[in-house]
Amino acid sequence: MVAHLSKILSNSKNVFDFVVNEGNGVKGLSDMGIQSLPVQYIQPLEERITTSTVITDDSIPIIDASNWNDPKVADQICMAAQNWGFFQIINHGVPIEVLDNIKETSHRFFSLPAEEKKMYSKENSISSNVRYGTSFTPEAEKTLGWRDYLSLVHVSDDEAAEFWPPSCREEALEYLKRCDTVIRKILKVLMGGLNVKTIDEEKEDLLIGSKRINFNYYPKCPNPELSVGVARHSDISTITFLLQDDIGGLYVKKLDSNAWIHVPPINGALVINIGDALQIMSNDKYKSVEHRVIANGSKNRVSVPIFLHPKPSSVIGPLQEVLKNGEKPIYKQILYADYTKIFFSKGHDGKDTIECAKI
Ligand SMILES: COc1cc(/C=C/C(=O)SCCNC(=O)CCNC(=O)[C@H](O)C(C)(C)COP(=O)(O)OP(=O)(O)OC[C@H]2O[C@@H](n3cnc4c(N)ncnc43)[C@H](O)[C@@H]2OP(=O)(O)O)ccc1O
Ligand SMILES: O=C(O)CCC(=O)C(=O)O
Ligand SMILES: [Fe+2]
Repeated sequence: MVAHLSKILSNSKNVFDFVVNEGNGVKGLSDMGIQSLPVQYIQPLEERITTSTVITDDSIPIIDASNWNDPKVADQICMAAQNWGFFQIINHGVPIEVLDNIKETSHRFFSLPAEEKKMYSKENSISSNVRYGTSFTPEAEKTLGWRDYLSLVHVSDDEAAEFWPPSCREEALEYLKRCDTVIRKILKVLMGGLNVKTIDEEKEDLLIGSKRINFNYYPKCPNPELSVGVARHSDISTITFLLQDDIGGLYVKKLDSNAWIHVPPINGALVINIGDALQIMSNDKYKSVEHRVIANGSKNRVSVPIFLHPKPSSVIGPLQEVLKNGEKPIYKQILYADYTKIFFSKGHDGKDTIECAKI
C-alpha cells in the first residue's frame, strides 16, 4: 500500500490518472492514508480561506417555517433572498428520517469499489444524465477540488429506473418527492415577492423545468487549509436546496464585502440559496451569492444539493412582472442551455458566468 501510494504521488500524471481517469477519486487518496496534499490540490494564496477573511459575528438567516401561513415567514424568506442570497430553514416539513436516509445513501454510494463507481463516469456512463466524477471540470481546472460527486438529472422516474445507480436510485427518487412540497412553497413565496401571483405551466418550466440531485463526498483531507472542496462559485439554478451533514465547511460570501461566513450545520435544517437564473429573472432583486466548501482534516463530509433549473429550452431574462413598473432590464434574454454550457465548460470562477448575460 505504501509503495503503491509513493508511486502514485511520484508525478502529477500518476495522481491525475489515479484520481480522475481510474475513478478512485480523492476518496481513493484519502483511504490510502495520504499524509500531505498533492501539488495539484494546493490553491494559490489568494484563494485560501484564512482567519482574516472569515467573520464570526454574523450569520445567514435561520427561518422557522412551522407556520407557512404566517406572513412573517414569507417576509423573512424574501428579505433573506435579497440581502443574503442564502438562508437555513427549520421545521420545513421534510422528516428528519428522510434527511438521515439520504445522507446514509450518499455514504453507501461512495463506499462502492472504484470499478463500480467508474461505470458512471463521463467516459463510461450510458446516460448523459448520470455522472460520477471528481473536482468540477478536472480537464479545465488549474487546481483540483478535494471532492468526489455523483450527479443525477431527473428527467422521469422511468428514465431514472433505467439509468441511475441501483445503490441509490430509489432513495434519490423518494428524497426528490419528499422535498417537492417545500420547494414549491419556497418558490411561491419568492415569486410573490416579485409580484408573480400564480405559477402557471410556463412559470413552472422556468423555475423547476429541470431538476438535478447531486451527492457530494469530501473525504478527510491532509491539508484542508491549503485546499478547497468546491471552489468559489455561484449556482446557476433558480434555487438550490442543500442538505449538509454535521461536519461543517460551507462558507458564504457576505454581500458587498470580501468577508466569508461559515454556515453552521443545524440538525434537521436545509440550506436554501438563490442561483443565477433567479437573480436574472428578478433583475438583481434576489442575489445569487458566491460560496465554497473546505474539506475537513479528520472527517469525511457529505452534502446533497437539489438544483432546480429552467428547462434547457427556456429563454430566461428579467420577468415582465418585475419590469412592468418601468425598471430597466440588467440582463438580456438568453437560452438557458447556452448559459449551462458556459458554466460547465470551465473551472469555477466566482460569479463570472452571469456577466455573459448582462446587457
Ligand atoms: C453550482 O451550481 C450548479 C452546479 C451543478 C453541478 C455541479 C457539479 O459539480 S456536477 C459535476 C460537474 N462537472 C461536470 O459535469 C463536468 C463537465 N465538464 C467536463 O466534463 C470536461 O471536463 C470539460 C473539458 C469541461 C468539457 O469536456 P468536453 O469533452 O468538451 O464536453 P463534454 O463533457 O462531452 O460535454 C458535452 C456537452 O455537454 C455540456 N455539458 C458538459 N457537462 C455538462 C453538465 N454537467 N451539465 C450540462 N451540460 C454539460 C457541454 O457543454 C457540451 O455541450 P455541447 O452542446 O457542446 O454538446 C448543477 C447545477 C447548478 O446550479
Ligand atoms: O457541499 C456543500 O455544502 C455545497 C456544495 C455546493 O456548493 C455545490 O455543489 O454547488
Ligand atoms: Fe454551490
